[in-house]
Amino acid sequence: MVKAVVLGAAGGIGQPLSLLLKINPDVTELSLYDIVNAPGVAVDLSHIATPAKVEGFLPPPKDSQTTPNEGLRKALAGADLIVIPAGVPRKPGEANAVFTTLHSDDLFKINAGIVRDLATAIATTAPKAFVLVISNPVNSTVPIVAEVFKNHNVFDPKRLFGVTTLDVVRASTFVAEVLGDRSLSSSITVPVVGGHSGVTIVPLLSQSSHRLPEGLDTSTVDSLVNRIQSGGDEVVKAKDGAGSATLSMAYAGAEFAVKIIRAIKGERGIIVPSYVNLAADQEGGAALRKDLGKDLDYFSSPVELGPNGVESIKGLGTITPSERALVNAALPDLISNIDKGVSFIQGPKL
Ligand SMILES: NC(=O)c1ccc[n+]([C@@H]2O[C@H](COP(=O)([O-])OP(=O)(O)OC[C@H]3O[C@@H](n4cnc5c(N)ncnc54)[C@H](O)[C@@H]3O)[C@@H](O)[C@H]2O)c1
Ligand SMILES: O=C(O)C[C@H](O)C(=O)O
Repeated sequence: MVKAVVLGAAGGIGQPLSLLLKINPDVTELSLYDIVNAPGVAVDLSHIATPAKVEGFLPPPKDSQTTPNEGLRKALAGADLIVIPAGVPRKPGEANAVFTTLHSDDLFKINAGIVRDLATAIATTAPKAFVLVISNPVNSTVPIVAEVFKNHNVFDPKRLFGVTTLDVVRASTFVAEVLGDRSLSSSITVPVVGGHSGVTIVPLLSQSSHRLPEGLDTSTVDSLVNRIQSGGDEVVKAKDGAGSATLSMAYAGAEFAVKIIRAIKGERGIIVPSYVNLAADQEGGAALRKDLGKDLDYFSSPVELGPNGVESIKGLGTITPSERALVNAALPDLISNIDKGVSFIQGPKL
């Protein structure tokens, strides 16, 4: 019995992600919440002949006197797994770094506010659920959720995940293209570490399950790294004003959610990159901090999942000097993104 909840379920990611969760036989209940259209999406999905009971919820009408958000509370009640793709996507012309240093503060504040409010409702209604954050900027929205949970004394770092799976999926696809064999793409695994925007995305190509050809020239490797780091830009440009990645993100979000569901159901040995709070595994987190030479609280690295969430943080393993340079280049942005998320809730550091 698994109850999954999608917050932002009527959106570009939310709808196909909800579809993929609906067709997962392990999901027995699927609750969809959005500020628009969620009941319609739910009725549509409910006709699919799979076990999950689907319901859709809205907030109370704006002019209503009901202050508590009953729709959100009902959606969240009894949740095992909550996926959050609620928020505004970026537009062309806003560089990939929009979600980092150059990001228009307005867009940051909108998404940060949405995520803060949803996290507050989760803290009071479903504090034990696994929370998977898709809303950008992930490097900051995950710390925002954590700080809200800390304020409510319900923070369990083992249960909070920033979804960086799209970077991992892109790495598999693009490596298969370089290898000239697309049929390999679903079996190729490449750990992608750091964070989820621009230079904070660090693919560890030396640890790819399928080795790149010996002697591949540096410029091909550099372009591959660059393409993985700017995969989001490629989609935003191609969509030309109609938003950012939705279908590939729904695929990636469902892939990650399914791994969490398998772990909840007791499967062992699932290792997957995710952006987590390093307190999720004191020992692994301390070792990773030491390796990074920085005292940061969040980093995406392969983590082993278990029924209680993060079982262990695996760290970077052996990496090449050029990968070390990429990791080092990621750290300043990552640290400032984390600070930005924390300060959004706790106020600026004195
Ligand atoms: N982590 C990743 O790899 C990744 C990949 C792609 C997109 N994203 C991010 O995901 C987010 C959503 O992207 P999208 O393309 O689906 O956008 P979208 O605009 O198509 O959908 C967002 C949905 O969120 C809903 N929403 C807004 N405020 C809400 C609230 N307070 N409560 C519930 N729902 C609310 C909207 O009504 C809309 O249906 C963006 O922040 C985008 O940058 C992340
Ligand atoms: O890049 C974006 O704005 C969306 C998303 O984070 C992506 O990686 O496609």
